[in-house]
Amino acid sequence: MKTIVIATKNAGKASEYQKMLAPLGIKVKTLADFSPISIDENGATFEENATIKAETAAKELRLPVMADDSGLVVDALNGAPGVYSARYAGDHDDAANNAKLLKNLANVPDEQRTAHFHTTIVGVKPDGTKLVANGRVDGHILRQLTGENGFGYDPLFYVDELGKSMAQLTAEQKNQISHRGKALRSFMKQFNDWWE
Ligand SMILES: O=c1nc[nH]c2c1ncn2[C@H]1C[C@H](O)[C@@H](COP(=O)(O)OP(=O)(O)OP(=O)(O)O)O1
Ligand SMILES: [Mg+2]
Repeated sequence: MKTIVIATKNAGKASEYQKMLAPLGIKVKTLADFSPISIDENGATFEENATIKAETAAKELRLPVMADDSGLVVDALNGAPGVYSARYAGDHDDAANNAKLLKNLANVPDEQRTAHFHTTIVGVKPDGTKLVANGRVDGHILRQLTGENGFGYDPLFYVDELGKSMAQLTAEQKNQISHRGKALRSFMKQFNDWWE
């Protein structure tokens, strides 16, 4: 069985990768399985941040590493919170982030509440060989928290194609349509060439 390291500290992301990669015979390790590494996500784009995470971890661990940088892009907010999604209202506080999003969209009418989730996955090998893949899913921002599953902004994200909030989907349903699922399927198409 292959093992791949995903340079993430986010348990929600880790669980989604584990569920999607297990059927392919790939076991997932995360940063939680190693001694702490300091990573400064100071890039201006999703790809820059994913590259920083993957390169830092690959260098430190001397292993091939994948990293995921993702976020919510809201049209009425000119793309915010975007690359700042994790620290929109505070450091990794999902409840505070969601409350700030609702407040900033309070006066925005339904038809203007369009948004998408974006994921960039970057794979980096210790020799520096890099592989990049992207995914997105389109939707609307709801007016109240809806659903119990998932993490982050999921309870406020209405998935247009399913007519449900992201947090009302099972993990399997989310992986089928999500930004992360799409990015990972695109990544896996090129995985063998990158890995070998
Ligand atoms: O499927 C998702 N469903 C809901 N919210 C999501 C999702 N995907 C990203 N998000 C939001 C919340 C997260 O806090 C931020 C990502 O920030 P991002 O830096 O990529 O991840 P993170 O800091 O939580 O973990 P890490 O950098 O260790 O991988 O965007
Ligand atoms: Mg982060």
